[in-house]
Amino acid sequence: MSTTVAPAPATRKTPPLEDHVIVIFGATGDLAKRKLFPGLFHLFAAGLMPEEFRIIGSGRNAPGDDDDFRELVREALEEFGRRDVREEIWEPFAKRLSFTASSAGDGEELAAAVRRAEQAIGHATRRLLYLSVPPSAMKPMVRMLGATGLVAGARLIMEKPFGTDLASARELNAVLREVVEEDQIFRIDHFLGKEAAQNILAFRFANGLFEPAWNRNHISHVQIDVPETLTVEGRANFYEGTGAFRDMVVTHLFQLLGFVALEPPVRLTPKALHQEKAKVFDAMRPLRRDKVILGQYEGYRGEQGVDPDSQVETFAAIEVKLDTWRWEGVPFLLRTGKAMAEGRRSITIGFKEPPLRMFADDGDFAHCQRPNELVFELADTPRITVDVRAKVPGPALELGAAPLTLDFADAFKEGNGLEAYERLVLDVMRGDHTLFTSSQEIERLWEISDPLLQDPPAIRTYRRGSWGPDEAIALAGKRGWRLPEAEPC
Ligand SMILES: NC(=O)C1=CN([C@@H]2O[C@H](COP(=O)(O)OP(=O)(O)OC[C@H]3O[C@@H](n4cnc5c(N)ncnc54)[C@H](OP(=O)(O)O)[C@@H]3O)[C@@H](O)[C@H]2O)C=CC1
Ligand SMILES: O=C1O[C@H](COP(=O)(O)O)[C@@H](O)[C@H](O)[C@H]1O
Repeated sequence: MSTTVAPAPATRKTPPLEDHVIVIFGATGDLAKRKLFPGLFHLFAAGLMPEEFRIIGSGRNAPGDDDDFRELVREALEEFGRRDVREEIWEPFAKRLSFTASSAGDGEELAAAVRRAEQAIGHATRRLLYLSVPPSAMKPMVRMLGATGLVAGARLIMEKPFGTDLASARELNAVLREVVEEDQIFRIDHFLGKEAAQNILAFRFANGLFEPAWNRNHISHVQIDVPETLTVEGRANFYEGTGAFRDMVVTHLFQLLGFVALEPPVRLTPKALHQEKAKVFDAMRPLRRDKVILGQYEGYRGEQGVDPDSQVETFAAIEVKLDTWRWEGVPFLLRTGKAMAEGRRSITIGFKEPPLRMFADDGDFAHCQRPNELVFELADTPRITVDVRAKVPGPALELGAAPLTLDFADAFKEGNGLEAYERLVLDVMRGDHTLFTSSQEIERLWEISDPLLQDPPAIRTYRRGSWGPDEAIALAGKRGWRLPEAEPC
């Protein structure tokens, strides 16, 4: 039994954007290739870029001349993009692309290239500077942007993780304050740009149905689960300095937890949302070492660029508790890891059983006793499922599992629906901070994480292609993790 309903594509038009000169630092890196250039290309093809724009790639090492860089971008679009690279779209996009090398110690040539691009457009333009570089490079790069004047009137996107602990996050915030105003800074966490993440807010606050039940009286647990089949292939340099907890937990998983747990904001403005999210993080109890399982997949130490004695975790599962009236006693279970059995990103809201089990003796139903669950799938084509129990048609009063599914796949056909980076880069061009994170939130999350990171539990080995260490499976208790999915009844 299931029902699928696809909401109609959005038709609302947005106001025209200012013309832009965009600089991508880390333009030869993994993120730029996988997401940023394909995202910018999609925005262009969908008519969502400004009338006039230039994109300047930058990094310490040039891939060659501008044509070599364009070739690199084109290959990235062909490998990772979600639309065909048709000549009539590629040609005008490519002519707006160039590369100028820069480093923390030398940004003069880049500053000159930006000024030339602005002059070529010929009238007032907005600068967008995207720091897609490792955390260790952020502080010196920000200083360079200040020293060269590149930050003047610019909007600055800071990739995650923002620092690697509380002290470094505070230092980075302090350096930023020396060179830019707060409203110029966009601390990105791309999970908040995913359609399904925003749908948590829509579900909760645009319906009368869910919010009354959104509390400890009705919800028994929440799971935020992001297993990945990817290994750290090609990213060992970055990953050895971060690990799963800094890469995913302190960033994406905690931010999603913030959306699930926050109190209704007075309105949907950046300030109100950030305030409510910050209150959730304030209410987080210190993490218990016995409720944190860290793992490393077999063979990680043999990956190119990985220390043969590496103690870096590629897996983390933790239980978080919140000291609030709404959530007292409700465990939030978070899990993520590389080289796991499946690649999924899901948030499961597990509801309590009805007080009276009238149907409890139904033998056929006994193997699928999972209570109601509301599941947000944060896939590229998002899906929301409400698992209910219903009567199976027939002469007897037999129960079966009935998933009610909202499938957004159609909205993601060319032109409709934006992937996270597309949406967030567009928001930056509009100057909208709603889906970005604040310095207060980030510092608090490091404050919660620091004791654990300074004295982590032992790392357990897990098999590639598995669901992580056994201890992590046990962490979810008798109800278990929703993934791998229970057999339908
Ligand atoms: N890859 C992904 O899936 C995601 C990545 N991110 C974030 O994006 C950022 C970049 O990640 P990713 O692209 O994977 O990393 P990569 O290691 O693939 O690329 C990093 C880029 O930054 C440049 N770089 C490296 N070190 C320095 C330095 N010291 N100073 C200046 N530039 C430097 C490199 O170019 P050069 O050496 O020429 O300077 C390279 O182009 C990270 O903060 C990461 O957390 C966020 C979400 C997803
Ligand atoms: O930030 C990161 O996210 C990706 C996962 O993002 P997704 O949108 O593909 O789900 C993760 O693979 C990477 O390690 C991390 O840096």
